[in-house]
Amino acid sequence: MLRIADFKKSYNQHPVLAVPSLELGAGIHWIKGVNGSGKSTLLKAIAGIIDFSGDILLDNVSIRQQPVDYRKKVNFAEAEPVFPEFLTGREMIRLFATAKQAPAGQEVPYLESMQMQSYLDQPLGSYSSGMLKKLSLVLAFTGTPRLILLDEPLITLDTASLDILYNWIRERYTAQGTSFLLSSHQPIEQDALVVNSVLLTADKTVKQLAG
Ligand SMILES: Nc1ncnc2c1ncn2[C@@H]1O[C@H](COP(=O)(O)OP(=O)(O)OP(=O)(O)O)[C@@H](O)[C@H]1O
Repeated sequence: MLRIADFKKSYNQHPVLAVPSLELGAGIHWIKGVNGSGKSTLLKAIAGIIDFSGDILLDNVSIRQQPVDYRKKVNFAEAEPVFPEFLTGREMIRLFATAKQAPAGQEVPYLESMQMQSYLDQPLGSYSSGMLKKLSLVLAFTGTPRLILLDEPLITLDTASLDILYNWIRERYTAQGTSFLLSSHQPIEQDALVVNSVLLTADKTVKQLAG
């Protein structure tokens, strides 16, 4: 599903991450690593929103050779999402649904399960961090991506919302075969999600772990 080759990323000539080779099959994958180990950097590179050297392929589509086709296959939710404050949640969802050519009404079950309807028409500047996080997750599930990247999906979510998110992930993977790459400091419930793990180590390289 995902193949990374000769990946290197530096900020201001300072190397922060190197991934000589990594292959992940279809599934739910969890990136582990301490603060600063490069989790967000790796996810942003896979999302196609930061530059890097090397190549990343999704279902054999290369971000270098076919950048538009590649980006259609991947959705990304940032760790701490920032949206235009003057738009409402509903407008933001409409924007994403159009851009991602989402099936009509796709967002409804997501909004209902997280009980978001009551504030959907309020401007995003009035949202709490948890409300913004839920919106960013709904947006990440919009359309029909092959891979959904969720950077720190657990932060700012309450326990009930966390269980709902686990259900979304499980259902999407089972029903549509959508793969997931999640990053977290907290252990993800092994019972709730069958996950494979990738560890970003202190020497700025990666190791694949079982379970
Ligand atoms: N825009 C940037 N400019 C310069 N350095 C950066 C930038 N973004 C990240 N870094 C550096 O790259 C390294 C990896 O950061 P990254 O945010 O990817 O780690 P992380 O594992 O996601 O961390 P955290 O768990 O704290 O979110 C860190 O040393 C960080 O200081």
